[in-house]
Amino acid sequence: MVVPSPISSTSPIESVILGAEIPVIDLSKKRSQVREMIVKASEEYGFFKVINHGVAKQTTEKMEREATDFFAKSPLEKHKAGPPNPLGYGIKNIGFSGDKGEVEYLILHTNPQSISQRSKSISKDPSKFSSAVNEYVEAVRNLACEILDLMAEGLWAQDNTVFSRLIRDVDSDSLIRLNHYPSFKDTNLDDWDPSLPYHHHHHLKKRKTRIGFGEHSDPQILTLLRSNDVEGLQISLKNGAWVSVPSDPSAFCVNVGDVLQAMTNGRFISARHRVMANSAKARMSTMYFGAPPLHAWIAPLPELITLENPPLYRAFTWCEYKKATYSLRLGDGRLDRFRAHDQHHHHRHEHTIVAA
Ligand SMILES: C=C1C[C@]23C[C@@]1(O)CC[C@H]2[C@@]12CC[C@H](O)[C@@](C)(C(=O)O1)[C@H]2[C@@H]3C(=O)O
Ligand SMILES: O=C(O)CCC(=O)C(=O)O
Ligand SMILES: [Fe+2]
Repeated sequence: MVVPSPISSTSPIESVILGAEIPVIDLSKKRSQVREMIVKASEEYGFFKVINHGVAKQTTEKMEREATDFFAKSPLEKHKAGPPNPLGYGIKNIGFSGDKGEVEYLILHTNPQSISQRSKSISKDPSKFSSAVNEYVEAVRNLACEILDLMAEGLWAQDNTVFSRLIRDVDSDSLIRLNHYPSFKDTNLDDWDPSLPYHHHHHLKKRKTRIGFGEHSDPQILTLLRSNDVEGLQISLKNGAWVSVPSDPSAFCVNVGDVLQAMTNGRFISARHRVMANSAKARMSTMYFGAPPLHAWIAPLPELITLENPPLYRAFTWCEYKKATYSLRLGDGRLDRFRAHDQHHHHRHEHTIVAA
């Protein structure tokens, strides 16, 4: 099922595609159909929206209330949960390589001990905060595993849990990220001069269109994103056009990460995306980044390797990939550094054996 996204305004960088389509997958439909749609969407976009996903509304609402309470605190209070190392509270600065965005955020590890420890500097009621996050993590992890099992089935992998077991592992390095993009009004009041005619404001507003979170792909296996009713998320298509994703608080956006692109030997694409922060209302989003344990080995699935499709990527550990990620800029294509270099040679060699 595919629905058109609404016509979007012009972004400062490139024009956003008009009436583009984003796949919406109803998880309550027949399993055989669902897995086919998921595979197709992951190959074409690396991105899709899921509805009837089974995550209780009260679980997401409880999480969002905690996030709202935290971001409403004074800067002094919030800084007690920072600086992001990379876990913790951060504002404007993203990562360690000089990237910036119109965003403040909280990054947490999904490990319950880590959440419990961190919550002391985040909330006046740490056990309430911890339990809201733990409940949310459990729900989204289950949803992510369900989607990963459907992907494995759809790819005819020998073991349907080949992806999900990485994020089910107690040592999984999965993260929760809460992002808060202040409203355009809040941060740009000074730019509005009521003595100037409307078209001037219009121009000003366009010029002031801001990047909330710059273009990038997510390094992990799979991302589940949920936001309030404020849009801003855009995804990049294979042809380079940007598509605005309409906001839908009741749905989850699913994003293929770099690790899943590597494990599927490039069949699934890790979607490039960004967030524009131009709304009159503040955007709040919650991401679950499903990641492998640090010492897990990542390599293309043998089932997806053939003579025509030799391995595109070399084997690497998540630890190694994560290190590379943090040494690079937000928008850098890090997976390129893990390409198998002897592709051509390997291919010829196999031909020789087959022919012998
Ligand atoms: C600039 C950076 C921030 C980031 C680590 C990096 O060096 C490059 C990838 C960024 C990213 C994007 C997806 C997630 O939001 C994130 C937590 C991740 O795993 O990779 C962030 C990193 C971050 O903000 O710490
Ligand atoms: O805040 C959002 O909606 C998306 C942010 C994002 O892509 C990220 O944190 O990796
Ligand atoms: Fe992202």
